[in-house]
Amino acid sequence: MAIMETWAGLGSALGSVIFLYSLLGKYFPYHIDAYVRRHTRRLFAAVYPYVQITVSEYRGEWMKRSEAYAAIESYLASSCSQHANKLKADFGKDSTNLTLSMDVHEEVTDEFEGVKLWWSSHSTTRSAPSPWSPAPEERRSYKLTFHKSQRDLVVSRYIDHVMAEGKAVTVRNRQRKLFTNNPSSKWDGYRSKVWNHVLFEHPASFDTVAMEPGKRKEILDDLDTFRRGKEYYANVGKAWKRGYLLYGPPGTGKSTTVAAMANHMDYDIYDLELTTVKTNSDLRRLLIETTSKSIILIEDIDCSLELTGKRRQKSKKEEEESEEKKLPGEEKDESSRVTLSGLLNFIDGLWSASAGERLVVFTTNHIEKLDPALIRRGRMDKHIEMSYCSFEAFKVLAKNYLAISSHRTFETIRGLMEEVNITPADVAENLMPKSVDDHDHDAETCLESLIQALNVAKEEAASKAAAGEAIAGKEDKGTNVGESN
Ligand SMILES: Nc1ncnc2c1ncn2[C@@H]1O[C@H](COP(=O)(O)OP(=O)(O)OP(=O)(O)O)[C@@H](O)[C@H]1O
Ligand SMILES: [Mg+2]
Repeated sequence: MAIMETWAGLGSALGSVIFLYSLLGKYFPYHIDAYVRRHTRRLFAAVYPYVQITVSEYRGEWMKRSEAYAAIESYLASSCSQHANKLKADFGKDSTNLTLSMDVHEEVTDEFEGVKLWWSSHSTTRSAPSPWSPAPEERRSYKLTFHKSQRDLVVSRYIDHVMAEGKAVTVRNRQRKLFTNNPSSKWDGYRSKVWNHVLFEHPASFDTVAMEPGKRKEILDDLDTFRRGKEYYANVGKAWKRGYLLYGPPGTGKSTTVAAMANHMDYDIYDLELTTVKTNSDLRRLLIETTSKSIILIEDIDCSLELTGKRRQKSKKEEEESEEKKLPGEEKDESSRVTLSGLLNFIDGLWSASAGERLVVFTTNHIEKLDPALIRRGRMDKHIEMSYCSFEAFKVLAKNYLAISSHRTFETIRGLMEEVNITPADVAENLMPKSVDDHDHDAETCLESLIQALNVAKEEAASKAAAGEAIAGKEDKGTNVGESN
């Protein structure tokens, strides 16, 4: 930084000369004055041959945190922090790994392809913009200073290098997060938090999710292709996103699969609870605040909203009735509410404008209830059925829970599983120890209890079928009687 300081000194000396001249300038004839002024400017440019670039922390609409700022922060923390005297400490996962970053008003030197560049960090505090604002605003920024002869190098290569390296460091160090949205009603002010987060530490992986090996491979291949597809998506002019729809009965592992997907991809999860989002513009704001490399998850989409019902044309009578029920002053049209078309517009439109990889995952227990517009290919690119536990899936669970890959009871279990439906959740339940001091917990007991559960389910199914037949028989008879009359 010594060179910078020398230049700064020179700059201020020059400043004094210019100030003196401006005092005495009125005593010089006009043409001399103009000449001197022109040349001082040139001289100043010649003796202060540096260019500065400033990157602020917040920018644009909704004061979104600048990704460039975050990348520079990580880059400087990893590449240059050893040269800085004042550092800021952040404790990472489990308060074990400490990350150091540059404190405000600190300067560091970086070197790139043999060229020296200087970074400094700044902070200005503005008094609260309005009396009801909670606190004065702090505006942080980084300033990059370099010699003007290096402008091309900086613009064409160095900035890209900083961004790429910074993002890579962020991914390496980051603790993944599970975000949940705050209800719209709790937002106050334009900088309020719309998402809350906790650390995402779900242990699920594709090795532990019980599913057909073929299906597992298909999903993994699809995810890996997506991850490598940046250029492909850019070439075909599509936003880098992919939609998944996981459907199936409760307890078949939909939520577990989403966690495994997040772990496989190293993504954050944004668990979007649509019922607490009031309007389409609130939804838009929530989605804008999501970062790249994330899964946007909407669970139980059929229950989240009357998404299907909204499109159904209300009969005239129904409409009149609902108008009557409204209180005076209550909004007449529902156009401001979150709607299916609003949701579809965001899925299609929003991310085409912003770069970055995102998976959109919907889960449902009732695929048949969903509007076909919501799940057509292109929106939901991949439909994955999560079904009852097959024997192959059971083997995965037996391996995870009991650490066995074969047992004399396996054949019986295979036979029973072909006859009755049991969810992986129920299988897992049977394979777990029943209490902390369950000393007899061993493979044998667990498998026996599973067989028992399967037998009970089989009996239930049989008695249900018998009852069903009896009712059907009665109805048949009824019809017959009716017909004969
Ligand atoms: N395929 C599976 N592989 C491994 N474990 C499973 C699987 N399916 C269910 N489980 C176990 O059962 C529990 C419930 O599963 P999960 O929450 O993933 O089901 P779900 O399909 O999301 O159900 P819901 O429709 O009720 O939300 C999990 O804690 C998990 O341990
Ligand atoms: Mg679930």
